[in-house]
Amino acid sequence: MAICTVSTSHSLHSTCYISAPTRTTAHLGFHQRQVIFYTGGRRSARRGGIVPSVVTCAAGGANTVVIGLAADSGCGKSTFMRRLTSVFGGAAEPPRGGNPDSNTLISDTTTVICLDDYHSLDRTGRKEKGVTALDPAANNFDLMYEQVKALKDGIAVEKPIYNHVTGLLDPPELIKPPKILVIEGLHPMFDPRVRDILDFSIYLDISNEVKFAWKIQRDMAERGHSLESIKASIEARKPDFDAYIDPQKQYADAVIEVLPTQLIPDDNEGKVLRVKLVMKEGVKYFSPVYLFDDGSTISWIPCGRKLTCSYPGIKFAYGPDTYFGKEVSVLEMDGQFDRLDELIYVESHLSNLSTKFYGEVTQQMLKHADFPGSNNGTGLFQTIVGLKIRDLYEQIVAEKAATPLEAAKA
Ligand SMILES: Nc1ncnc2c1ncn2[C@@H]1O[C@H](COP(=O)(O)OP(=O)(O)OP(=O)(O)O)[C@@H](O)[C@H]1O
Ligand SMILES: O=C(CO)[C@H](O)[C@H](O)COP(=O)(O)O
Repeated sequence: MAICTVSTSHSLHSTCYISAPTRTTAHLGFHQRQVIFYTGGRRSARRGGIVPSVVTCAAGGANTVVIGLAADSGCGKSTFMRRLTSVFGGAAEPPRGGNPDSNTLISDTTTVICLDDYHSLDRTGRKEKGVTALDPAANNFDLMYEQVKALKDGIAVEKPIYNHVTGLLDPPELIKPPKILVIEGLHPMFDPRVRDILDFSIYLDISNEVKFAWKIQRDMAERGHSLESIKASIEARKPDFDAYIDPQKQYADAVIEVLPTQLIPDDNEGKVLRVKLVMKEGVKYFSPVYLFDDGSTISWIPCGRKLTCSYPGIKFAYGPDTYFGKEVSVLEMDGQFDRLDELIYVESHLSNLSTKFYGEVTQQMLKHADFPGSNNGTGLFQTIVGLKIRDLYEQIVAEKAATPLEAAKA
């Protein structure tokens, strides 16, 4: 018989006030029960109070694999998410019939939630208190922990929504436990309680020069911001970025570092990128990718008969290193591809990719050739990390399936 515990908290929004007795219901599957409890908060209470919610929980302990993706705003999290969900197949969409400004994306296998939804202060509140969204004081980590833990344990939650259009905290949305939960945003590895329940974590480390170029391109073209206001916003966020966001990279199992190229002396255009994939050794269910020979130090210029390269060319590097005192393997690509179909040549020299067939990396990259970064190491390494996450998920599922069998044998 399943035992479900619904934790309650008394945060400002989406608070569970009362937990009612449990009851089993016929329409639920074997080993599932339904718990009726009541949520309400500042907003719903103002509108007349307590809102009943239904939470379904599954028996047998942890079901959901939880992945954390940390990065500053405008650093490619959404693009990465699109590549990741594509590896699992099916389209990722906002919850059907829900808030049109929801930040959540749901596909058959994955649910991606944006941690901006745990802002405890809305835009006006932050302005009044003089804090940025990066400041822990503007975020509700207790609720984040409770809800991510509940989802990992197979319990649905009523997650708040931060509305980026209005800058307000909207009424919550129901999130059911998926097979894979991705928590993406500013602080997935900030709170030790949340960090400890992640099955795998990734940090997108975009150097200041590149971040600036991307933000200008997007915020000027798509959001109508002026160059001055973009510069001012980056400067205003920098101290909090350095204090609260950047330090999380030491906890990541994989870091994708994006730097200016070294192939063009004193490059200031920022179009050609040097990208490093830093992969921690000894992480359960994750074995790093390598180039030619596991553990050797390699420098490789693939341009020539099999790979078309225009100026400034392409250079790969691979080798062991240390990162925040931990042993890592680092794969690096500087430059960009001229012809994406020729990527198969590079793919055939990489090992431990966790592909299901020869050429799967190239196929994924060609499928999303229009995504930003598809001609360089950002797209390549995001795709590789996506495949490694699929592999990690499959290993966890296989291990769980084998466990009762092993226990019965003993
Ligand atoms: N690999 C890349 N190469 C070039 N430009 C990129 C790359 N990734 C992202 N960008 C640029 O950065 C912008 C932001 O990307 P994206 O929306 O994926 O970031 P985000 O971290 O989800 O942003 P936010 O948190 O602000 O929603 C894109 O519009 C694009 O211009
Ligand atoms: O750093 C951010 C994460 O995306 C945003 O700036 C933060 O969520 C605040 O959002 P907005 O600018 O819409 O008020």
